[in-house]
Amino acid sequence: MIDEEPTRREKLRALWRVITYRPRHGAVILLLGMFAALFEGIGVGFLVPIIETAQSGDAISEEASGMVGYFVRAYQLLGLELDLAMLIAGLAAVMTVRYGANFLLAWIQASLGHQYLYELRQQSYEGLLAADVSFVDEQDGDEIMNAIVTETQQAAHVITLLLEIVQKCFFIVAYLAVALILSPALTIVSVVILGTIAFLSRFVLRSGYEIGDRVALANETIQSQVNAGIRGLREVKLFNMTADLTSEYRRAHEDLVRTRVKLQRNQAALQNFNQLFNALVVFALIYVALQFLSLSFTALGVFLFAMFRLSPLISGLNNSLYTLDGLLPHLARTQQLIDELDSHAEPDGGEDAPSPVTELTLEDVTFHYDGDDGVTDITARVERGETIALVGPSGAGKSTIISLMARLYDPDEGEVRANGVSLEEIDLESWHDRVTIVRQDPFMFNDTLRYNVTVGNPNATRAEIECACEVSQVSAFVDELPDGLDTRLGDDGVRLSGGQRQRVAIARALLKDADVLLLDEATSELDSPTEEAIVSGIDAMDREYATVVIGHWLSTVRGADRLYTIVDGDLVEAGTHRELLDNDGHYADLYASQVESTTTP
Ligand SMILES: Nc1ncnc2c1ncn2[C@@H]1O[C@H](COP(=O)(O)OP(=O)(O)OP(=O)(O)O)[C@@H](O)[C@H]1O
Repeated sequence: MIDEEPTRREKLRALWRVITYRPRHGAVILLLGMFAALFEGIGVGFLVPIIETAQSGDAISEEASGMVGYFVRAYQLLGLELDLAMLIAGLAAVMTVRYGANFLLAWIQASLGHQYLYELRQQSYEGLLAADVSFVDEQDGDEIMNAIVTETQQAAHVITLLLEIVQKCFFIVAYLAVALILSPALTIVSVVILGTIAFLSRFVLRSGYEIGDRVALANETIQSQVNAGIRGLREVKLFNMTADLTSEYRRAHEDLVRTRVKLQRNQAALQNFNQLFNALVVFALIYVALQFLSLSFTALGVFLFAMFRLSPLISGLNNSLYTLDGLLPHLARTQQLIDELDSHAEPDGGEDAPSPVTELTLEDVTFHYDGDDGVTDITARVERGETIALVGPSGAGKSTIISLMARLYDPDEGEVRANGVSLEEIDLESWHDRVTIVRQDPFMFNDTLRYNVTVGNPNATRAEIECACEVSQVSAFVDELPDGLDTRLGDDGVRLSGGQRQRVAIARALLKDADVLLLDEATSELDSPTEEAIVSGIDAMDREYATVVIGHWLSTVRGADRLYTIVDGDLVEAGTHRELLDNDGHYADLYASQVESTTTP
């Protein structure tokens, strides 16, 4: 999804979005930056009348011209005496304003940078949760995780860096203005030489963008290896994958280290060699000024001071531009991710779901995943109080049908209807309130058992929780847990067995106030007595569900009101257990093979 290298246009668009983020804050920062630079320039300019007054011991003539002339006129305008004490007081006042502005600037800048990071993370995370499931399924999870957690952090640096660049430009202008007033000819010569050095040095180094891109990819690999280490720890150990994973992890890290060092080495080279060349240029300028120009020592001293301050600013600007280049892939990737997720947002709005749902139908429904797998032309129905079962070989499309009923996907053709209303006309959240699902491998949140059971109904009463735990047979093991319902289950319920996780998922589903109960191999890891206890517990509840069951073992679904046999995405037969056996088709074959396998010693 976010593999392709962003085009120049995308990069510029990404930058534009940063520039237009909180324009009012941006404007305040720019104004403060200009203010700080202006006062810095005035502060440096102050050195000229101060040194001259200190040297001569006399008051400055009112006829003075050039830099000193500006101060004479400014002091006259303010009605102030132009002596050494007042000049130093003036310098102190200017510096107070300059550093005060700088402090405010740093404060607002930090807050803007952090808010931008928060906003990027929020947008991408909300986009992920709002995106349609089929789109997210097709993506690389590690890539999404890396984009949200790591890439956003790098991307958010762009905003602070841009502000730094603008401020550096203001300061460069301020110093150049001082230098220009002191000696226009020397300034032009220095700008041409310093600018050329800065420009040329950019070409000597490998593109910061390219390096930044490699950092992003290395980060992604590291995240993916860590994820495999945590989530797949058992497989990693049992399949002796430790060495492979470690070496892949090491390789990605080495790449990261190498690339980061290269990036910082290039930055340091830019900074230091620029400064060295700039210093050499300034020495040459001293020679030229002394030999060929009639500059006073004071003017020359202040000019050189301005040049020495200017030089690190130019190399810093160069460095910042190089770093910006390296951060652009992160920004562009993050914005691509946000856009992609936004463009695949689930539909919003629609009418409220009927309540209660008395009938759910699939009418000639066809749905295909990105490849060609899926289901074709399925027509089925389930009414309130009924149980239907979907049977068929592995990979036939049974779970896909359940996902279509839950509206995790929308059909490519045909309709899924609740009480005759197409699900596409119903508000999605409102539909999800009416449906409850237990999947074969349910996800457990890294929280307490109570949290996991009540996620669909956080306000459930104690009696309701106890009832759901009783029916789902959670109560059979809850007392063995160290803190009962308040035991933390660990990452993805690592403290529970497969069967216990399924029971928690059933309790969670039953606690929700829903009308349609979808059980996708919900009891596949339970022993028969536990499974039977759960089924009869659900039957005895005073809630009437329209129930859809997928059961691997046909013995668990033979009592259903209707069975639908799915083969290769097609509905091949429908009827009761008896009718399908009499039909002597796929179901009869499946049933016969299972009976045989359980009776063969
Ligand atoms: N998210 C997905 N993206 C792409 N293809 C998928 C996805 N989910 C399932 N498929 C494919 O669609 C087909 C139907 O899968 P489905 O899970 O619906 O079958 P099933 O009958 O429930 O199988 P099982 O009994 O093994 O759970 C399979 O070929 C599967 O590989």
